[in-house]
Amino acid sequence: MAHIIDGKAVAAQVTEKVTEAADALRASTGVQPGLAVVIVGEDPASKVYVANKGRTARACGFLSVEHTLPEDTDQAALLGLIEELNTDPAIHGILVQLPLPAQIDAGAVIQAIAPEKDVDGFHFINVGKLSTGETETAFVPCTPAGSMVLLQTVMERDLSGRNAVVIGRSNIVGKPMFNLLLAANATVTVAHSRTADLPALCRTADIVVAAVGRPQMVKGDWIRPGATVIDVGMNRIPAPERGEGKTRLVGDVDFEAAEKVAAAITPVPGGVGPMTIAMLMANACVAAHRAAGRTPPRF
Ligand SMILES: Nc1nc(=O)c2c([nH]1)NC[C@@H]1CN(c3ccc(C(=O)N[C@@H](CCC(=O)O)C(=O)O)cc3)C=[N+]21
Ligand SMILES: [Mg+2]
Repeated sequence: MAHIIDGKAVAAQVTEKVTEAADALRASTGVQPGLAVVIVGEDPASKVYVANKGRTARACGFLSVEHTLPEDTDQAALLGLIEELNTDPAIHGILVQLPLPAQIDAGAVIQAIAPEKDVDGFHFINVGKLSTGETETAFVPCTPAGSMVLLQTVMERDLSGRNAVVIGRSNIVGKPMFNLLLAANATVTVAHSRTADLPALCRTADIVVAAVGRPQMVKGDWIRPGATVIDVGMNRIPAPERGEGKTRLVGDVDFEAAEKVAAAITPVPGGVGPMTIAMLMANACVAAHRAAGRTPPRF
């Protein structure tokens, strides 16, 4: 039976450090970290995440500002709001909740965010810094950053020379995860929908990171005995056993089968999800330190 990595507990440790750092920054400089979250439309899942982020930001002692814009908001209006937030000295971090409605060019919106306030790490400047090894000044996307922290709780500095397979090549998870694992001296393969014999490839992995968005796709017999499994998936599936019309959250990994084989595995919920929010707080706290001319702590 695998060790189950407690993402909630690790996230609480991170937000506690962030809270202390935010207090100290405020005491020494008067600067209170400020995080703005922008949401367009009324997608219920998005609203839950955004509420979660606001609650955590306030618990860390941040100023937390939420902007909810109507579903039919146009590009110019959204860019106008971003420009306001870019120049607002009380705001150090800006997150525009994805996905955005079809009439909006999400890429253009992301590039309009000032790189020094881009706490999602999606701006070209931050992507380029991560991929060229400028990790001191890059903002690293929150889900991959949190996944690395969880990996390090079980593997410490031991990623060097390990085989890692990242399933999924998104800009948000797969590609930054590749860069972080590579920077930690792992040998990294990025698999995707066209990969030949994914089960066999996975069996070569000491570390599997599943980020495809397909419920329970990664089977137990894909996992090499003793491997570490990071499940980034977050899929809602019907759960008739819980009652008519009920759903439950599952990852991209068949958890029950994989945990019998793996050495360590993250659960869903309670794994990567809480870490994503914790790393967002860490990034916003770093942004506030830089704005105040202080060296940011490491989280
Ligand atoms: N610009 C942008 N940045 C994001 O970081 C971003 C985004 N857009 N759009 C949506 C996704 C999704 N996301 C989650 C964060 C935390 C949980 C989380 O806390 N999950 C809990 C459970 C939540 C539940 O029960 O529904 C857990 O896994 O334990 C989930 C999902 C951030 N995202
Ligand atoms: Mg989770």
